Amino acid sequence: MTTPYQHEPFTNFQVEENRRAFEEALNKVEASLGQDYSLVIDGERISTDEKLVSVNPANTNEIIGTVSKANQELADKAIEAASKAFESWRKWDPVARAEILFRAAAKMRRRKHEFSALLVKEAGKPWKEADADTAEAIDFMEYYARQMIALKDGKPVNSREGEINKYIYQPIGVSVVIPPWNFACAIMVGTTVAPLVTGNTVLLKPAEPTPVIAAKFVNLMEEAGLPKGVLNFVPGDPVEIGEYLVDHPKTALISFTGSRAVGTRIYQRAAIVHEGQFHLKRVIAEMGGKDTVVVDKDADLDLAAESILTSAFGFSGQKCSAGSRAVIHQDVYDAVLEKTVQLVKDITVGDPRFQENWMGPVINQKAFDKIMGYIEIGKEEGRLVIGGEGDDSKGYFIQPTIFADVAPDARIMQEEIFGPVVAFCKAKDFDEALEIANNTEYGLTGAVITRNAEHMERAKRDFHVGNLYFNRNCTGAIVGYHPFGGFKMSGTDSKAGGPDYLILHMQAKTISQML
Ligand SMILES: NC(=O)c1ccc[n+]([C@@H]2O[C@H](COP(=O)([O-])OP(=O)(O)OC[C@H]3O[C@@H](n4cnc5c(N)ncnc54)[C@H](O)[C@@H]3O)[C@@H](O)[C@H]2O)c1
Ligand SMILES: N[C@@H](CCC=O)C(=O)O
Repeated sequence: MTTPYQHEPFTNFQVEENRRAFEEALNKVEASLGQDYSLVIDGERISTDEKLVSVNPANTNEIIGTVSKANQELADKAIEAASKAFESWRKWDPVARAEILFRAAAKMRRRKHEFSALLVKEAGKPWKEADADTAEAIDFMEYYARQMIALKDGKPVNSREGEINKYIYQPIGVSVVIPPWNFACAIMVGTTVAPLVTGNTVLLKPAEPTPVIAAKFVNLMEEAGLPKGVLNFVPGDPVEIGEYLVDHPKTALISFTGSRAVGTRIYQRAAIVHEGQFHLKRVIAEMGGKDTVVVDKDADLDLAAESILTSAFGFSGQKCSAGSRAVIHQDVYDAVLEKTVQLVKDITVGDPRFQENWMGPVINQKAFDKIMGYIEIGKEEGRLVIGGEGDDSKGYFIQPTIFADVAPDARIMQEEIFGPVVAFCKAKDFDEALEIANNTEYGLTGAVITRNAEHMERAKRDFHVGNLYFNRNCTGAIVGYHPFGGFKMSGTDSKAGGPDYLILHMQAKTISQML
């Protein structure tokens, strides 16, 4: 009997004891930086000459670790290992598979600050964001373990005189997991344990900027009792290894989370049936967002400003859920803009190693250059109200930036910037605000700040996003409470952390037996 699922509580860093414990974890992580991590194939540690070098985005002189890169020969070896392991793993009692997740969750909980401290260093996450990332990873393990237990006997169907019918779920096969770097623990863990607990075997190809946290997780799963070959760790070049794994005829399921450009490419490639392939590949693709906070004329304006700030600048806007568009009723536009600017003035930007910094760096030079490029575009398309500066001399720091009076079809209103930049746009009424909110190719998250019950109902029906929030920010979905996934070009709406997610990793089988 398991206890009911509850999400992992966040750490209150105002409590001195917690603050001290986190400092200690940071010291411990810093003392172990620079280590080398191997590939893991069929339980064997394999070191190669070519390495991914993980760098602290807040201090580019600091190497977090080096991680061996797989080549295509090793990728083949990993696929073979996963295929072989599938034959026994698929027959495991689902409860025993779930127990491995419970054990892994308990182990991660005991080392929670260590994982979060590594996220501070490797992904540039401020303390609070890092703590939430690790908590979400624990949640995924706890939640999916319970979901598997609930699904282990399938779902009821009718039987009739002389015939017993059953409807059960079975695993699919070798799964390729390709996560992003921005929820380097949570999404990497969630997308890996879902195929595992459902009886599939996995090749995990981590994102290039954050391979060390993935290596630590693979070790943890082994400690929790995962048999050899069930989870294989194959970091490498995204095109050389990523596409090779996607194309491989033995790949049965691809779970991708990342940009629209890569997701659509994978979706297309996976549709091709290769020689020796006896199945259609299943693809889960969760992609980008261009998310909007809508502010109605009768809204609580302080709440509106806080919600815009949290949505736009939490983790430097590097969330698929980031509210990079604020669409505001004309009657309250100036007031909300002014209140938001006042709040932004208090944001501290700096090395997230130090608790006082609310916003850290962006992930790497490529991201820095892309975001600064959009800031230049923004200067043409709107009025720069605050921010606009960047400094990449030591790490990749960009000031929180607001552009006002931006047209609905402007590039900074349409394209995912994935940085601390928000565009303010005026709407003449609530209908127009919703129309503007919907006018992107994405449909991931959205928030509406309003006191108007009729407008709430209208937004529920007409605001075309996978995750809709009222009177709060549009980021921060919690496993088991806010199943997460988007419409339109934001992806396949898989709803991670929700009751329908695991089924996407299995095939349903109908069994009818005559008596
Ligand atoms: N919808 C969601 O749930 C969600 C969650 C987090 C991030 N995201 C999105 O992810 C993006 C940021 O993450 P990113 O920069 O890591 O995205 P990305 O698309 O550049 O990379 C994602 C993953 O794909 C791999 N990859 C890159 N090219 C590949 C290829 N040709 N074939 C196979 N694999 C390849 C990368 O190595 C990485 O592991 C943003 O667009 C963000 O909105 C979406
Ligand atoms: N699930 C996260 C976003 C993940 C994408 O980056 C949120 O709800 O903010």
